[in-house]
Amino acid sequence: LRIAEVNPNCCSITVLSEQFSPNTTSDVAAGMLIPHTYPGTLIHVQKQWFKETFTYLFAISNSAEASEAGIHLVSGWQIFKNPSEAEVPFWSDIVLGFRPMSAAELQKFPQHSHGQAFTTLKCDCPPYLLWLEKRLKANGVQIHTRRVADLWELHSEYDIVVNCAGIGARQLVGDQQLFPVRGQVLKVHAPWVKNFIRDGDGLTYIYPGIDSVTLGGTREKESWRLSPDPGTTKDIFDRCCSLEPSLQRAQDIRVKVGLRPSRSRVRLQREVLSQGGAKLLVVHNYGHGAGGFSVHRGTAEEAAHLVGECLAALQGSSSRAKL
Ligand SMILES: Cc1cc2nc3c(=O)[nH]c(=O)nc-3n(C[C@H](O)[C@H](O)[C@H](O)COP(=O)(O)OP(=O)(O)OC[C@H]3O[C@@H](n4cnc5c(N)ncnc54)[C@H](O)[C@@H]3O)c2cc1C
Ligand SMILES: O=C([O-])CC(=O)C(=O)O
Repeated sequence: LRIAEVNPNCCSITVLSEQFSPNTTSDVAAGMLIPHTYPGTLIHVQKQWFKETFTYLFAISNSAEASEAGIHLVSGWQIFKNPSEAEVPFWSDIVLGFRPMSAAELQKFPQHSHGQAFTTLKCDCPPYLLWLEKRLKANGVQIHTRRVADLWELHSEYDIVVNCAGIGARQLVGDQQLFPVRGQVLKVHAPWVKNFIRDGDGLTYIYPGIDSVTLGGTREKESWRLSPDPGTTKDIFDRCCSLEPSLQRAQDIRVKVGLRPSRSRVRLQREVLSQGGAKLLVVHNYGHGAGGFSVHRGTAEEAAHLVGECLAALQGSSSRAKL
């Protein structure tokens, strides 16, 4: 979408994907804008990605599109048992109203001694993905269901390939640095829960959305299992109820599992593939791990810039590129 927006007449664009919403990892995500740190990327770059994403979604949340796009502000608390973990994060001046929790607020969490209160944004992921698809179509982008086994199979049809395959990139481009971190969450009906609660250890969280509350979670490195585990469902529910006892009355519990496409850094890179004298220009944009929603607009901006470089390289050989 960013490529089409930046350069409306540069090229014809087609999205090829094996699965669309509601059957992607992105549909499972809670969609909270709370960044996760990528150890292999400079903090100021991660901060820029988050800032661009927050600014973009904040504008949507203030528009008539907010409800259809599933974007809304949500306030709440990140709580810690150990004061040494409660340091001020790099994104504290991008979210709204970041401050230490007061003693009165902390009374709600007797097992925790410190905390941070702030307001951030949340994407309700399936509606947001459908809204993005609608925007793609409005920008003249073609959308086709297709599994790509090898990037080279696209060579005769397209000039530039942008690889946004998430965990699928492990097989598609043989990236051994990319690994799954399995996450199981529950979506429950509990409309009285208005504030988010996140244990700073990253394991337990309660994120109210427009239609349901997401309860999490798990982080299981290298597990590819997409089926829900009933024991884990009970464990997540118990952990969340210990933070928010009113959840005992939650109804309509649905269980979801997703594989976070994890890597020490997002792969945002140009690559020229060569085979028998033929060349294929590729831009990679995958490996967003546990924080893809938090940085998606910023990384898309960088990927669109890399596509611009590819288009410049193609200039002269073709008048209108196919992506
Ligand atoms: C439980 C859980 C909770 C999360 N919560 C949050 C959160 O609160 N905030 C946050 O910022 N992030 C969160 N995340 C992380 C976020 O979900 C991911 O970072 C993000 O969804 C990755 O998006 P993606 O587009 O790269 O991958 P995907 O959503 O997996 O999309 C990849 C697409 O590529 C297609 N594809 C793959 N291989 C091929 C192929 N060979 N041929 C054709 N198509 C292919 C797939 O079908 C799919 O449509 C969470 C993740 C999980 C699992
Ligand atoms: O950690 C969180 O707050 C939610 C999340 O991004 C995840 O489970 O990957």
